[in-house]
Amino acid sequence: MPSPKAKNPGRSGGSPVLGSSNGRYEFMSLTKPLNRSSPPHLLQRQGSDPTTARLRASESPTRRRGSGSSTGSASGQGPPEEDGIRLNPSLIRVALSSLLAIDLWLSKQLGVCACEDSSWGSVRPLMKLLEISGHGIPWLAGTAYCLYKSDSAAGQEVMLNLFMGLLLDLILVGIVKALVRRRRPAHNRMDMFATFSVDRYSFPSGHATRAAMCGRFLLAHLVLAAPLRVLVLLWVGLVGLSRVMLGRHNVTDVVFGFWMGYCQYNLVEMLWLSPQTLQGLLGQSA
Ligand SMILES: CC(C)=CCC/C(C)=C/COP(=O)(O)O
Repeated sequence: MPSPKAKNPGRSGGSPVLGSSNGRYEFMSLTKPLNRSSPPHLLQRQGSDPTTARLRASESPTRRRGSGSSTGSASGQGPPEEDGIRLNPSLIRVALSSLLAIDLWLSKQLGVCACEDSSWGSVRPLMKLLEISGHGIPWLAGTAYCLYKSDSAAGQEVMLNLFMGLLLDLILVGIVKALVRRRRPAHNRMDMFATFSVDRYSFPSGHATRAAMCGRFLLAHLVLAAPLRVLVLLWVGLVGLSRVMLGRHNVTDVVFGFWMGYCQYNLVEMLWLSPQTLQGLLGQSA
């Protein structure tokens, strides 16, 4: 018995769909056009299939007119290609809007410290403490202080690179926030201290990017005992969770923020300023 592939030579790729004609099943591609050598019964099936018919009905009149005939595939401009192009983006759109709906619903459920009279309002001060612990100002000020106080070249090098990483984080998060412009959740009370104008937007969470980047930085460059390493990881996670519990962010803002911060650390490593690089830079400017 011939294999289903052998029935329709010259085509590959795309998702296989079983089509039946005279009780026999064939493989058809949803994404590739049928070529001229397609068996006539397959071409006929495109017109009779209810899904295809529905999709074709939603075609714009211009495109319908442009195809020249109702069985456009016969002229080489087959609907299967159009269907493939139309179907996939709409599937992606449906998937994205479902994800967005779940995100909004989950974020609202988790925003239990959004104000004092929320269900977990009594935990709000603790969440705000976590917010301060991940804010840019204490991190920049603390790093600058350690850089100033450090009397070893190695310590200065590490602190200088952490400082550069923090600045890079502020710039990159600012750029993404300005491009995406996603509003903060409606239940958020905008009572954060020391913010930039882009901080009225929520995607991504600047606290999450900073926590992820600094967490990786501390684990890689400070010799820490195991319990302290666990504490660093716990702090990163709690900073992220507190953003959603305070109602500052949606879950996806924090998840993306963690990923972005993780990648930013790789960038810091790539752009690492060694004493030699610094000397070179200072020598050039002098
Ligand atoms: C003023 C400085 C130096 C930093 C601003 C830090 C800040 C308030 C970021 C916003 O974080 P979220 O996006 O997580 O709300």
